[in-house]
Amino acid sequence: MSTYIIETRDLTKFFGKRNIVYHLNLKVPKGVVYGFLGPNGAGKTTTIKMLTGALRPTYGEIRIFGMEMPQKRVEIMKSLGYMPEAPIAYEDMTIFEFLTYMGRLSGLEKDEARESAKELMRYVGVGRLALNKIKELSSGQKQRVTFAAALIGNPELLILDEPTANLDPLGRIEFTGKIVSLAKEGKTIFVSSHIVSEVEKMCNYVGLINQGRLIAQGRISELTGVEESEYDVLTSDNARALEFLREKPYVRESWEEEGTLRVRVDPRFLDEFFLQFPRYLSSQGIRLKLFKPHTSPLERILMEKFNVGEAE
Ligand SMILES: Nc1ncnc2c1ncn2[C@@H]1O[C@H](COP(=O)(O)OP(=O)(O)OP(=O)(O)O)[C@@H](O)[C@H]1O
Repeated sequence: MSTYIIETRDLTKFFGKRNIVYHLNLKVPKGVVYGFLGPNGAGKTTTIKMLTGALRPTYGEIRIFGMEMPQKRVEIMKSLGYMPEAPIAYEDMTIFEFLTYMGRLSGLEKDEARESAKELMRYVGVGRLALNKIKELSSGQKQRVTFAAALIGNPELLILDEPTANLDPLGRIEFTGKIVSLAKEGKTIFVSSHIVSEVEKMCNYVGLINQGRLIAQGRISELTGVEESEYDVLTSDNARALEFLREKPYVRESWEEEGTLRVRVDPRFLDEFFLQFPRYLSSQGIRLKLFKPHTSPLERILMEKFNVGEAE
């Protein structure tokens, strides 16, 4: 059980008689950005609390860096940064005091802790609020501070519970970029979310959870391997593009919807379509402005799998 950074076996949690997490077998390889994706109430936070030792499983095993959680919690936490969903408790501290204090708790010397607090405040974009009390911050600002706290000590593994929930759109884009660059440094990142587009942008691995059960898990590119057959297309001359599409026997349907062409292709002839359509456009001097599957591949998997889950 040690080829994975996080591995659980039959992880299960009951609250009273309610089964919240059921026989979860998570496998998180080193260096991936693992999106833990599921609807509200699926059991993501409960799972994360068990992974970080905040909650005891009813039964099942958890290994992080090959060590058992919660038995080896102190040792594991030295290399694990955790960003909880709930806001920070130390409401009367300033951001600077809070991050310095957290640095001290994680074993940094006083000067190191102060330096690291300053650096992290800049990194997460709250530098100018350094002397503001936590209780004076907006929920998005608090979330940035919690993210900074998770990064103290440069941990090898980050576990982030809905880290973008309170961020504005720009903050989300900025955050996604940070996750991607942290992954490039070789960190393993486990991040829960219920937003498919966000997971697609920052994760290369995914675990789908619904009603406490893991429905699918793996590298996103492998899970979504099947090619799509319905596309959104935008060109500089949609009318002529449509004329071409309507002549092709392998195009089952094509129509214009709010300025975008929708094309449904016979999946057996996708190669021809991919070859001939761009060739025709360029021969006619028509520019291709957009070409993408109509449904995002991960969304499609989610819909398929979750329907199966509900039918059981
Ligand atoms: N301490 C508790 N006692 C009883 N039930 C609980 C407790 N904590 C969570 N639950 C229930 O467990 C279920 C899963 O909750 P959890 O917070 O793990 O879901 P989640 O996937 O993180 O949802 P969200 O996306 O809304 O944060 C919910 O139905 C919730 O009501």
